[in-house]
Amino acid sequence: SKRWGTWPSHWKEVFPVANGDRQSPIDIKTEEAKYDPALLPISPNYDPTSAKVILNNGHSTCVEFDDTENKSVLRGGPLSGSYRLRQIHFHWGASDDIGSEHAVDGKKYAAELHVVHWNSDKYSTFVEAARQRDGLAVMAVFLKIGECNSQLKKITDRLDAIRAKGKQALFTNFDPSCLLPHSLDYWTYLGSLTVPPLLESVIWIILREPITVSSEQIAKFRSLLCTAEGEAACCMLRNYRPPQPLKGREVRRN
Ligand SMILES: CN[C@H]1CN(c2cccc(OC)c2)S(=O)(=O)c2sc(S(N)(=O)=O)cc21
Ligand SMILES: [Zn+2]
Repeated sequence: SKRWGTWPSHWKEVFPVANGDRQSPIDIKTEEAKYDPALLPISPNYDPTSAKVILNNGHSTCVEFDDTENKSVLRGGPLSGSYRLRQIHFHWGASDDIGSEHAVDGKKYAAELHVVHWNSDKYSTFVEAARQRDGLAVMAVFLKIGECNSQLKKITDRLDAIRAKGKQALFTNFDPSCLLPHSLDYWTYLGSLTVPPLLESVIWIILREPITVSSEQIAKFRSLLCTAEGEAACCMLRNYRPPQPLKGREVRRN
């Protein structure tokens, strides 16, 4: 919808980095992904009391975590050191056949979960880390349509309380590991934020196994508004950026 800030195609005018050499998302060509025996298993360790609020920021629904200390961190995988959990959010489309940001051999999933972390070993704040080439680590999980997901229900059941842009509600005692698939096998590549300011500071860790959610649960995301209370209501029908040029980057897999 027009209200999602500006259209992705116009971002190049405002954010020149949108034309950069390590933009995200990408279409993952599975045959070209290179197996790397040096890649460790990823090791998420989240404390459920880190969860603080669930909010509608006008272009997605986010759960924000207390990142003032190393209570919830991601280690291993392609990462050196520990990356502190900052927030999770989702991307979806106007129908179930599209919605994910990354694609796999041209296939798009109905939605995509992003678990955002920052390198608290090397940098003292999130904003400083977000400007560094190894500052952020985002773990992506694909959502495919099937049975209702009882864990995702903890989030979709709260969306009525945050329908309008700017609304937030208390949301604690939540460990985002409950939204991860059985297998933590992954692809990894160097990329960027997929929303403005599109900073090229993200080590992407894309889980190869999707989780299953129901069509009704994704429909609840679409009923969120990208407008504030009192403004003409506009539904948040889609919020995914299309795949960007790989520009010679390598995608590795464990
Ligand atoms: C959910 N909207 C974003 C919120 N954040 C944000 C917003 C503005 C500036 C900024 O950097 C200084 C960070 S964020 O870093 O938590 C991320 S990461 C991310 S994605 N899709 O690339 O994984 C989207 C967002
Ligand atoms: Zn995202």
